[in-house]
Parts: sequence; structure tokens; C-alpha cells
Amino acid sequence: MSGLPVLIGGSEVDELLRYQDLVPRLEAALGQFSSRTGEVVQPVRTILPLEKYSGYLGVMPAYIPQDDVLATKMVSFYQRGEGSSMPNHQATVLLLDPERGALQAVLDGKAITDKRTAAVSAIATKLLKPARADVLCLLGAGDQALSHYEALTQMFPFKEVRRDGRRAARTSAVAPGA
Ligand SMILES: NC(=O)C1=CN([C@@H]2O[C@H](COP(=O)(O)OP(=O)(O)OC[C@H]3O[C@@H](n4cnc5c(N)ncnc54)[C@H](OP(=O)(O)O)[C@@H]3O)[C@@H](O)[C@H]2O)C=CC1
Ligand SMILES: O=C(O)C1=NCCCC1
Repeated sequence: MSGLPVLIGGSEVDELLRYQDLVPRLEAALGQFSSRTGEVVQPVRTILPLEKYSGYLGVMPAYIPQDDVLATKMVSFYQRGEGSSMPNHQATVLLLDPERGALQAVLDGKAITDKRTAAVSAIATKLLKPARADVLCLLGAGDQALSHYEALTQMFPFKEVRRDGRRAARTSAVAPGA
């Protein structure tokens, strides 16, 4: 390996990953994934159950030969009790040199997970939303609710946003009245 891998922390990833860049790139990647010509090599994610802790570890490798990009995400997710201060989801993305297999970068994967998931929903919404649908409803008020709120309101001019979720009453994860 030549040199140490680059480390990119959560706030830097969050700053760099903008929906206006992410959405078109993801749309292209989804098209590559769905093509019949094997443009994306992505086995079904491996899930390791952590029964003792009501959790899972997911490992999600993928390779895009055309772009010569090799990466894997590792994500842990847990069923936490109400009021728990332990995190529900944590993720790390490893970027490797596909020719040598050397590790090139380690990225905090939490913002990637939040924004990737919301961006895919936004793409699906773009393709499926009836023109007259102008009220956004968010179920839950956690991290995904916030990232979906951001992605969807950036892409569509909703007249109204409704939300539910136990946390909605207690925090301002999504701005009150938003
Ligand atoms: N497909 C994908 O790629 C991804 C899927 N996910 C999934 O999305 C979901 C949300 O994730 P995330 O936002 O990060 O999680 P959070 O823990 O941040 O938020 C979960 C939300 O659900 C609410 N909730 C949980 N249990 C109940 C209940 N019994 N009744 C009412 N509300 C409840 C919580 O309320 P409260 O705050 O009051 O506890 C909270 O508002 C999860 O199922 C997660 O696994 C997440 C990331 C990626
Ligand atoms: O794909 C992911 O990333 C996740 N999927 C299910 C739950 C946690 C994260």
C-alpha cells in the first residue's frame, strides 16, 4: 500500500455530500445496477445477527468496473429501547484500489447512509409522484425523517409537510410547523 488511507469524518462527509450532486449520481448508479450488462457487481448484503444485543452488522461490498470503483459499507443497527442514548445506526465506508486491493479511504458512513437512503426515496418520488400530490407526510421523527425532509423539500415544492413520531413532540429534528 502506498501511504496511509485518507480518513473523512462525519461532518466533512455531511458538508461534501450535497443532494444536488448525490441525486443525479445515484440515479445513474441505479441505472447501471439495473442494466442487464453487469455494470455493477453487488452481491446481496451479508447480515450478521448480534442476538445478544438485538442488533445486526451488515456488510455491503460493490464494484463498478466502468468507473473502477471498489467499496464496501459496514453498517451496524440495533433495536434500542425507548429513551436509550446508544446510537441505532453506525456505518463506515471503505474505498479500495481495485487493482491492488489496497485501502484508500475510510469514510464515516452515517451521513452517507442517511443521505443515500433519502436521495433514493427522492428519485422514486420523482418517478412515481402524481403531479397533484403536494403534501409531504413523514412517518417517524428520527434521522431518516430529517434526511428525507431535507432531500424531498429541496427537490419538490410541497405546500405542506406533516409529521408524526414520538420524538416529534419532544424535539425539533424537523423544524416545528415544517
Ligand atoms: N433502507 C435503508 O437503506 C435504511 C433503512 N433505515 C431504516 O429506517 C428506519 C428509520 O431509521 P432512523 O431514522 O435512522 O432511525 P431513528 O432511530 O433515528 O428514528 C426512528 C423513528 O421511529 C420512531 N419509532 C420507533 N419505534 C416506534 C414505535 N413503536 N412507535 C412510534 N414511533 C416509533 C422513533 O421515535 P422515538 O424517537 O420516539 O423513539 C423515531 O422517530 C429504521 O427502520 C432503519 O432501520 C435506516 C437507514 C438506511
Ligand atoms: O442499507 C443500509 O444502510 C441499512 N439498511 C437497513 C437498516 C440500516 C441501514
